[in-house]
Amino acid sequence: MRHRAPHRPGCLPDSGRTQRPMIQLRKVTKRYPSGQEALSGVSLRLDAGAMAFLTGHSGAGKSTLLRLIALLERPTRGRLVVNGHELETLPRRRVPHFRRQIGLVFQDHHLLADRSVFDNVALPLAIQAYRQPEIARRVRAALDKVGLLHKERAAPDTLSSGEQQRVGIARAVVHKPAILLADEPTGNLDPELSREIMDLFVQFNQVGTTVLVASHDLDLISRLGKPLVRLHEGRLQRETAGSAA
Ligand SMILES: Nc1ncnc2c1ncn2[C@@H]1O[C@H](COP(=O)(O)OP(=O)(O)OP(=O)(O)O)[C@@H](O)[C@H]1O
Repeated sequence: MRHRAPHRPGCLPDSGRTQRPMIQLRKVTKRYPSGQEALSGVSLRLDAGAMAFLTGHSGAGKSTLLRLIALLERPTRGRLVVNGHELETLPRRRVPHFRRQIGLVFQDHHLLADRSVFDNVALPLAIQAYRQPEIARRVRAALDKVGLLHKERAAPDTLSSGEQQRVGIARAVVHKPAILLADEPTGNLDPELSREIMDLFVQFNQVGTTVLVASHDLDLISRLGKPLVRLHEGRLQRETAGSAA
């Protein structure tokens, strides 16, 4: 029988693979220049190899929390440690290197309309000056994982919304990030496509990626049996360990 670590407040149950924290927030507060306090004293830990959903009403602070983890925003107060990096003291020159550990998926996939599917997925690698054969190998591997290898030459606007979201996911994982963050990735999709997209996140988690997905869709995420992090008006409400899927 496997012994679980005690479930400490603000600490999500680990996946059983490792106890190394991948994402840690300690009493994090984010107040925007407008005066809006989007997060208030949020403490949270997600272990390496774990997967959780972030849920809560519109305006609860889900996107803000993801943006802080990706260092797209800075906290007003509190401490964030992501994959061993203390974000407060991370030098500006180290930020691009830090961001390579993270894959980001949005509701709106922001694909470049004048580039092929292949080129869209290749973009993060081209920016990092990968060599062409390595780019081709990785892009095809990522497209294969999302079931779109046969569409590599297509223009994004010839694809369905579900396919476009898959291209967005392939682009987010092409550099093999340790952490995958997704902000309402199924917001525009019908229930069946939404299930397929969530299953993809589960598959990336199964091969070791730490995954945190913000979603309103409780019906969809409760079926997956992963822990839920609930935000209410910027405060962590409670975490629920999901039942086994
Ligand atoms: N750049 C910003 N400047 C000022 N206020 C902001 C900014 N971004 C978010 N907010 C405010 O912070 C609060 C939390 O917003 P956030 O986008 O994090 O919530 P959310 O849970 O992701 O909402 P939704 O589900 O609607 O996307 C909201 O009141 C929002 O209006």
